[in-house]
Amino acid sequence: MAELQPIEAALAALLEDVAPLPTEVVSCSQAAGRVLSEPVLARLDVPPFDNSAMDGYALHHGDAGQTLPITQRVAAGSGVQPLSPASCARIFTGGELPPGADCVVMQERVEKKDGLAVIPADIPAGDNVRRRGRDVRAGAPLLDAGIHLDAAALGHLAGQGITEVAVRRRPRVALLSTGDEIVDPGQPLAPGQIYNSNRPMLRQLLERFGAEVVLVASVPDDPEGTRATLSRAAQGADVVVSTGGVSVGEEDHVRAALESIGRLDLWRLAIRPGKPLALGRLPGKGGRPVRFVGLPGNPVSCFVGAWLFLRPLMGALLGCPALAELPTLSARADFATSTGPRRHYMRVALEFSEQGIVASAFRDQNSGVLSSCVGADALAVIPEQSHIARGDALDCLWLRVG
Ligand SMILES: Nc1nc2c(c(=O)[nH]1)N[C@H]1C(S)=C(S)[C@@H](COP(=O)(O)OP(=O)(O)OC[C@H]3O[C@@H](n4cnc5c(N)ncnc54)[C@H](O)[C@@H]3O)O[C@H]1N2
Ligand code: MOO
Repeated sequence: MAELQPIEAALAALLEDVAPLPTEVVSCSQAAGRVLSEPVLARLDVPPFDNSAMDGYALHHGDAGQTLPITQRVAAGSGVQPLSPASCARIFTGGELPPGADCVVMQERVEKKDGLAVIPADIPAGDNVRRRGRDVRAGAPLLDAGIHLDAAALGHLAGQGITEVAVRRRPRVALLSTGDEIVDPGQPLAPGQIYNSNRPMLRQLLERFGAEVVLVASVPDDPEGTRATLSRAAQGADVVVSTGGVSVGEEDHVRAALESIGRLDLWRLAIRPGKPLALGRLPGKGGRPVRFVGLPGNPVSCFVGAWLFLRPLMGALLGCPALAELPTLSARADFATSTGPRRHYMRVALEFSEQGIVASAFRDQNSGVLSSCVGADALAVIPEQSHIARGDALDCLWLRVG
């Protein structure tokens, strides 16, 4: 029986020689959640002209403290004239500053008298003015390659009038379920059967990690059927993920199939849950090696395995460092626990309080108990051969994307 491998060795084996996928150009309206493959430079200054940050009056700061005629009205989007000397302009938020004006007084501070504006004294130059190029300078870097196009990034692109961007092609994933006892929701359950929890859970996680699930299939519990399904799945995919069938039982055919048609890189990890996880490669189209991740069947092992392995793999394929690394934070345990030779990834809820962050463990941490993942905020990492007392500091892998 193979020795239990450390997770670091497994990640190194999984990510060895993984290169980012090719680029494709997509419309910005379709680019949400995609990963930028090339840096974007700013085309325009933002804002493109000096403008008012307030509804009020624009003037030259040297005229502050005087009562001034109002010689023009500037709404956002309207044209401007040079400001007549010793006068002010009625101006609204976003309105272009007239040449000759260098500050804006908000209207609450201005009294109107006989159609003139009584301006308070000591208004510094630049007050309430949003300078041209304050946010972005034309030609400067706007967005770096490898970032996730989130809401703010999409807004930033639109602010430049940009309509298309170069992004990484989504990793194509084939998602296989093993187990003759596994039935899709919507079908009746025969005795001994259970519904397929792993498929929708992994599909959603993979999509959150930026992948496109191009095939879902069930693998028959026999050696020939397993080899045929794995082979077929590798043809149209960058990654094949399977669930179940990687342990030592007589019905566990995945590892043997992998060894016969592809290559087993590593099997059995010193982690809990997820011990029988298998990593390897399958021959894809034209013999191209396709990564294979064989997750154990227990739903919690799949959930944890997806965060620990599928997320970094998608991050590497997408050239996205923020996805490749799970954000870590430190929290105080509100429980006690001990580990043996396997590092334990406990599902915890986090409470952010004035005293710091507190991690509460879900009551039943068995790898078949999926309710321990519902609403989990983080995986608390309990090192192998350790004892954790209530109040000890824990490293927690935060289950959030972006
Ligand atoms: N003699 C040993 N038995 C087991 C060992 C061991 O070291 N020696 N390891 C145990 C551990 S730890 C795990 S984890 C499981 C994983 O085994 P498999 O990957 O072969 O998974 P299966 O046996 O196919 O399934 C395990 C469990 O999960 C249920 N399952 C499978 N697929 C789904 C699905 N899509 N949705 C919901 N539930 C699913 C399946 O019915 C089983 O109950 O092996 C232990 N055994
Ligand atoms: O390694 Mo298994 O995933 O604990 O049940």
